[in-house]
Amino acid sequence: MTGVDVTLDVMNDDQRAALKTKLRGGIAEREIPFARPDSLTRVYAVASGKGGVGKSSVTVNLAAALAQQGLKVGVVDADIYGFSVPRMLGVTTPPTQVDDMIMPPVVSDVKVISVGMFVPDNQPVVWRGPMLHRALQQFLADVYWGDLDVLLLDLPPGTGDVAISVAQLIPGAEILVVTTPQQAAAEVAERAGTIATQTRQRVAGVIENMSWLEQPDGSRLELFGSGGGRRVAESLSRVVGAEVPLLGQIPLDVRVREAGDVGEPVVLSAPESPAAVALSGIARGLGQRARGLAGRKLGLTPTGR
Ligand SMILES: Nc1ncnc2c1ncn2[C@@H]1O[C@H](COP(=O)(O)OP(=O)(O)OP(=O)(O)O)[C@@H](O)[C@H]1O
Repeated sequence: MTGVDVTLDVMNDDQRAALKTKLRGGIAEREIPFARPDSLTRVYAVASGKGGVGKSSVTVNLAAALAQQGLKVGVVDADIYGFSVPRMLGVTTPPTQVDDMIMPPVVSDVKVISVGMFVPDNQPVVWRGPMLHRALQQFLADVYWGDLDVLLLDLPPGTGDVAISVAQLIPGAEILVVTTPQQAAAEVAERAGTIATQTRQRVAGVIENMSWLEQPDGSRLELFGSGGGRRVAESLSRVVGAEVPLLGQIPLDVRVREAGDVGEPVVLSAPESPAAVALSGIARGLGQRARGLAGRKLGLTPTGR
């Protein structure tokens, strides 16, 4: 032999899938149903810049309100380090295993899965990127979700590994950005939303939380300033080149916190409270878009004549 020609090329999707199946001992990887081009489930990844702005509270209340409107709803608590969704929704039963599928607990007609259900006694989760990705993949592929109208993902605050994993696993997931009215929070929220330009995801809108505290005389005390939500919506509209609406403003209300602590979302425990009314209004807007084909990629390829 006098020479060898080696041609290096990039594997295509089929070749990559075949290699993965081979490495997994002939067992094909389970598909994420929400990533299929014909999936009608609307997936919203709820993101925030700073922690503590109420992202999880917004997620569970939107989920409960959407379910109350008759939609089939699931929640993935992807806030791996700061999981709080099970407590806020009042989940008391663990997931059950049926063969190799995980059946999620259902509360207030919402199917829920969280890393908090798999770690004993409030242990901290010390995982790095690849493990987070794998956990998220299992939550999406191995959990039996059934036919959902809406899936909400509660992301960790910031622009970390999980947000990138969501974009890779469900490219069609849309981003909902939660911020407070405060300038500093809004600037960080903008960064969290801007990730959409890199991941080519759609930003469905901005939700301003903790907008004001209603005083006994009916006046509004703007504890965290004002205008953050609008500012984030305007600047994201510029950055992504499409209109990003401010979907709603949720006032501060002690009942939101109390409801979260006892595990019954405020939209169910005090539906007439101004915060619950605002949250239900946002959910109605999102619910109306569920299952619509507007703005969706249909997986159609135009053919030449
Ligand atoms: N509109 C509101 N009125 C009163 N309290 C609120 C409101 N929104 C959220 N809270 C309270 O603020 C705290 C932080 O909220 P939450 O845990 O939802 O924030 P988060 O952004 O998900 O936090 P993290 O980033 O740490 O996950 C909680 O105690 C919650 O009950």
